[in-house]
Amino acid sequence: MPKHAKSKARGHTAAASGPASGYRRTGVLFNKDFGQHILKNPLVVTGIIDKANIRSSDTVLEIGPGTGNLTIKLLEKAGKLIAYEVDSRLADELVKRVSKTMYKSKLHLVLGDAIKNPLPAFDVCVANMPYQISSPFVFKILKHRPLFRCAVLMFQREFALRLVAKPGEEHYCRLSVNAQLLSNIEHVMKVSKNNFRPPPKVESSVVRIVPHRPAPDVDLSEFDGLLRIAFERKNRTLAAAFKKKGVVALLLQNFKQLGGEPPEDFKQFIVDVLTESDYASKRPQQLAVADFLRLLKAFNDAGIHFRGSI
Ligand SMILES: C[S@@+](CC[C@H](N)C(=O)[O-])C[C@H]1O[C@@H](n2cnc3c(N)ncnc32)[C@H](O)[C@@H]1O
Repeated sequence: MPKHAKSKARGHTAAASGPASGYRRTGVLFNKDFGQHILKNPLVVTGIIDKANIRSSDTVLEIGPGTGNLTIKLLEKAGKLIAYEVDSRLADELVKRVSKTMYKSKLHLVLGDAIKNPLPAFDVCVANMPYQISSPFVFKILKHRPLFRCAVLMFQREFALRLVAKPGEEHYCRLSVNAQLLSNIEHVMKVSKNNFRPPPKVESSVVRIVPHRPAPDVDLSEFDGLLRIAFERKNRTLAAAFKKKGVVALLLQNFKQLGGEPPEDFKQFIVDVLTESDYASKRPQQLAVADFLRLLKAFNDAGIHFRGSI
């Protein structure tokens, strides 16, 4: 059994081991602060694994193996499994469980936080996610290089619906656009609360994420800066959103910092870019990823850049 990778040499921070709270199973108290909701339905486990199409040569990344219900099945399929677990008590349980199987040499368990620590190269990622790290984790893997083949992840239902939402749909938002800029995302299945122990307060869903290849050639922080302004209020037209005092001031400051000589009526200059590109009277929910890319290019061509926050 590979040792827990605790070493500072690999840049890993110390993992938390308590305080324990909540729900007891096999001597371990589940800690709600770490989003510990164990997947107890084997049919859901099989559904997730099938969707990941794991090959015997694959390196699989799992976040939060917990007591190992998914892990054991992943080990059967993968060439190698790298699992990050933040709670040393669950890591110990997992080591005990896996050491009784023929797959123990395939497991590389990292005791540490999946957000704070660097990730290895991997082909496929599978996880019943701790929901509190959903957003940072999705963007961490989508920006990770080399690109992976696919990720099959369980999220809170609301978050999953926002990831997959298309223009005009209720859940379409900044998260949808940022995630779909970088990947294709498909809703795989709904999973109700009673499939977990202890049951979470919210419903869950599994999604499958396939990164776009090649990755789009765009400054992600500028793209997100534009979306922050556009989506600040969903029902407002883009002209109204970009005419706000704080927005005009920020864009003017960026313009000057980049050495531009600003036109006298800078607010009108911004509105002109929106009007000329035909987006002034549109609302953010109507625009697809390609529209936002086009709008960003129109702004950038006019010397307007999105840096800093309003
Ligand atoms: C929803 S449980 C999933 C447990 C197990 N995979 C299952 O499906 O039964 C989430 C797991 O993630 C772990 N966890 C929470 N935050 C984490 C983090 N930042 N990095 C790594 N693991 C984390 C928890 O300790 C827990 O084991």
